[in-house]
Amino acid sequence: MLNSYFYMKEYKHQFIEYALNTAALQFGKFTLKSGRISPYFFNTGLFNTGLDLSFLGRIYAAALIDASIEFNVLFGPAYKGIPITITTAIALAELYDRNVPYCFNRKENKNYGDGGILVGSKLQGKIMLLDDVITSGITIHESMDMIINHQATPAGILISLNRQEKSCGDISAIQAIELTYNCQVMAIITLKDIIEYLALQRNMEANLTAVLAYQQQYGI
Ligand SMILES: O=P(O)(O)OC[C@H]1O[C@H](OP(=O)(O)OP(=O)(O)O)[C@H](O)[C@@H]1O
Ligand SMILES: O=C(O)c1cc(=O)[nH]c(=O)[nH]1
Repeated sequence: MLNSYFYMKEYKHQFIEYALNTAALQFGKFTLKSGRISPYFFNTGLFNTGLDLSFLGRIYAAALIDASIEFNVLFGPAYKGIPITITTAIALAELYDRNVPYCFNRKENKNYGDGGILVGSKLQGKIMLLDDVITSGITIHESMDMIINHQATPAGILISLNRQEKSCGDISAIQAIELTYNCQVMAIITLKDIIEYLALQRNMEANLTAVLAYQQQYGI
């Protein structure tokens, strides 16, 4: 356990600490979209200042560079995927000299001016989808429909947290997406990373116990 903590990629460790400081990662009792009661919750909406967003962009950009997956366009599903995508595009340009186009969708169709559902670059080529979490997978399925309808190809998906929990039978929504679209879902951190982190903290034993019990019940 200790070793894996020290080998945990630097940005994962930073991300957990930053998320705890901004309360984007919280421990307590939370009702999820699935109806499950979870002892932890992750909300990138609380990365809500310029500095927070800049940090988020640097972390996503580092993870994308680390993954070495080829892509031409970043796509962020409305709404929380939008700031993630924009800040990542800025970080890729400023830190890695990669000027990558980005695109996002509106939740409702616009029927005047620059009407339609998409904003930003054209959805073409290999698309890297960025969002915060995947719960049922509905948002990803809708995004994949848009990508495929534009004759573009999904290159991969990067999210903040993989909760690593069962959704459809014994597999997670993320595993179902990987099987359906034959593309990798990457995450900055996973439930396993959070557990490893908690195990090394003082005064977090109760949270660790609750998270382990949840993992026992719903984990993959
Ligand atoms: O896998 P799913 O079941 O689709 O859940 C995950 C989605 O739910 C949240 O967005 P939400 O649709 O709540 O909208 P928001 O981004 O406007 O908060 C989240 O930001 C993901 O996009
Ligand atoms: O499953 C959810 O509803 C959910 C879990 C989580 O950690 N964060 C979030 O925004 N939604």
